Amino acid sequence: MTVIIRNASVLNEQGVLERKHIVVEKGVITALIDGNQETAGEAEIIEAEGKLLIPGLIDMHVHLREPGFEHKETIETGSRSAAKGGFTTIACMPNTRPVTDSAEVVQLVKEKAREAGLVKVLPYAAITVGELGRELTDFTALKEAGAIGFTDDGVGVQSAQMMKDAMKIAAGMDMPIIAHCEDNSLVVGGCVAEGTFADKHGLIGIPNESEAIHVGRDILLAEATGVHYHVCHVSTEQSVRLIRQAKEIGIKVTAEVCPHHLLLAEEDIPGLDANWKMNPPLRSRRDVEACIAGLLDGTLDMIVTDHAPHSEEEKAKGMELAPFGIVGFETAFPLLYTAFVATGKWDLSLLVQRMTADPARVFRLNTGSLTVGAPADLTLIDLEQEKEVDPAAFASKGHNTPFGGWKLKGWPVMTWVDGKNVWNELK
Ligand SMILES: NC(=O)N[C@@H](CC(=O)O)C(=O)O
Ligand SMILES: [Zn+2]
Ligand SMILES: [Zn+2]
Repeated sequence: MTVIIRNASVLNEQGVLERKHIVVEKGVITALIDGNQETAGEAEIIEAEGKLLIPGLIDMHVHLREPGFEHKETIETGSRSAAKGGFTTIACMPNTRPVTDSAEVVQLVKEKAREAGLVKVLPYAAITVGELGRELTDFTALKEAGAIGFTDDGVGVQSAQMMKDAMKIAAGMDMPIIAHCEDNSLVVGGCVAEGTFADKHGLIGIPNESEAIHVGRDILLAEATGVHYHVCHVSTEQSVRLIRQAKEIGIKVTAEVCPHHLLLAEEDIPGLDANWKMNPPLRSRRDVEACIAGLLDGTLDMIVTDHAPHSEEEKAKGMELAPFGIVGFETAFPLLYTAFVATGKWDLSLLVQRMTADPARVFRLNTGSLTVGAPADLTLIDLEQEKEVDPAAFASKGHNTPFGGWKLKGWPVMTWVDGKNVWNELK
């Protein structure tokens, strides 16, 4: 069945909005017709009424919690939350139970994602068995099973030798290493960043160096091994500086940043509420500004949510005992649109590129563009509708967000994956 999305606003190559009718056949974009021309033939018509149509959002860092932590999220609920947030491709982290350190778990994740039938789910596999940092996993078997990269996200790989060995093998297989950068010897029980909030509440602060020291170490190891090295959730000025310098001299490093690290500083934390606790923690205003500058100049290649659902009981344990992490799918685009695009600070095309074409380029994905022949992974966004964030209404099982009650514009209203409608608010 042919689907025609009529009268959509589409960004052209110059980043200017144009009125188009988008024709989708057998899951693929087959034509982009000028809005003043008529469309012909039998088709299901979706009237976009001038709403923004972009390539489906891509999120290369998410936690779906299955297997093992289904009370926090499942692959199905996480996929639905992603679709609702306008995401069509997501890459899930291996810190499940069991850890995704065997071909069986990679296959299980793929199978569950297929059953859910919503978004494209790309599994990462662990670097070390059980993410324990003691021995490397079987990279060949994991790649064959469908893993798209290796990471111990949730913890840093503490041994430089272990990381170097992992990079050597990954480089030989043309696979990326994705790193959660955190030196445990510099963390010692901190739950928020060093700064005014930690001082005020007598909490141990996490220093910036705990992240940046791994970034610096790994950049040197990436230079030595030639691997594609990707830095997770960059949050410090020092990390941005190191990545910028490494890129300048041609080291194969890429990086991601989360909406919360672009929007919030530690001094914004209103009180001892664990919905403001995540890893890496909210840092200083100076770090926020450095992350924004890094995203604008391309030092940071892409935006990811680090969607990290936890149950209400777990988050109720308070700032020191609750687990790190916040949900992200259903607020990411409207948050960034409202804060940076609606205010005139960023071009809309930059925000869209960092959430679509850039992750697709870095991870060589066949999606992320609105061109004839591309898969019809599409998101329709209502830029005018203004609405408060209501965590109780999330499709995710996790309601752990610091953004509850924020008034935002730019809400995704329809999502298609390979031409199949997987979310529709307009019905
Ligand atoms: N980001 C977080 O605060 N938490 C993540 C782990 C991680 O991304 O390191 C989680 O799994 O909950
Ligand atoms: Zn992490
Ligand atoms: Zn993570």
